[in-house]
Amino acid sequence: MEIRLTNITKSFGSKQVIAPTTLTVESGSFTTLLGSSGCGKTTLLRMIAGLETPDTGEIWFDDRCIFSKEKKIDTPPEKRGLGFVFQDFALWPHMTVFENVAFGLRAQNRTDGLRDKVMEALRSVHLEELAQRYPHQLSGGQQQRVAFARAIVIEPSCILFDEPLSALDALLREEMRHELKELVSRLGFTAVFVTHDQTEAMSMSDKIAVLDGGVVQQYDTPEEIYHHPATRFVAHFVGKSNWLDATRLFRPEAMTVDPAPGCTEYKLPVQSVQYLGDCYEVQLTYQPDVTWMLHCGRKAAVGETLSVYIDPKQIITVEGVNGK
Ligand SMILES: Nc1ncnc2c1ncn2[C@@H]1O[C@H](COP(=O)(O)OP(=O)(O)OP(=O)(O)O)[C@@H](O)[C@H]1O
Repeated sequence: MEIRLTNITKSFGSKQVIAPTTLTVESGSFTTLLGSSGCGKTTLLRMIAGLETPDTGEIWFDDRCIFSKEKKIDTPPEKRGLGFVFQDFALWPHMTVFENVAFGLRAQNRTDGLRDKVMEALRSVHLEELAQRYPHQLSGGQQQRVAFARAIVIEPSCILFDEPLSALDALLREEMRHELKELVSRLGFTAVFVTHDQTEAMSMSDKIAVLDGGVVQQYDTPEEIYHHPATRFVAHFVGKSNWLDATRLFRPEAMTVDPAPGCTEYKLPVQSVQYLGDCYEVQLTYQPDVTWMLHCGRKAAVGETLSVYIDPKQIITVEGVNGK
């Protein structure tokens, strides 16, 4: 299902938290709203869900208008046909896995074939064996899968995820990233995913909307956002950026310690070194208040001067006016 927002705005009191926003989430795509805390991503998601009312604009699901201030249309959340997965999973502690998943169907009085539907949803997340357990008897990853099964059992046309992985530890989080993405694409859902984690956004999404201060700074594929950031904010927020001046930057992989023909050489002192396992992350002092990040195969010493080379083809110029 395609989701179209046109000129959506939202204020709380005198504070505008969503500036006029127009955005299309393509049918079957995995779209992420990415930004730091307070940038408005949850508010945007809640407006799609019908849990928050926009001040202006329209929301369309395919050719169905589900919200329009002007036309006085405001479809209630339960009639929007969406699945929701929250950060804290929001499972009922006193209900078994089976009953947690069945809850949405019972709430909608859809009890025909309920057992089969619930077991099918549990099967798709590989939890059919644990149907009679209670949430506290499950690991974090398993609870996350129950939350996902509960969202898909009602056969939604889209699933909304609000930071669904942030309660998990780092290893499990990475594992679940792959699993969720695989499940969503295998089952063919349109997904809107909220996160403040750029790695999560980059690795899972077909498209990312980068938000800052309620403004969508860029809406594009992860590759475009990384290689062609539209504003200084996007360049800062996504990936590591080494700044040459106010508008030009390059990513760490554009810089090497080996001379390469045609590359510009800089001799810079090493400020700090961190071991990452597959390489050393070296911070070089470019200017008194500007450092560059280099990924280097050998361990450099703090204070040592390194000759580094920048591939001019990999220098990015940002033109955006909404930068910081
Ligand atoms: N019901 C509300 N009443 C007043 N202000 C609100 C309300 N909901 C959100 N806000 C404010 O709106 C702004 C955006 O909040 P929102 O939750 O959308 O941000 P976010 O990007 O999802 O942040 P986080 O990652 O911390 O959840 C914040 O300044 C927040 O304090």
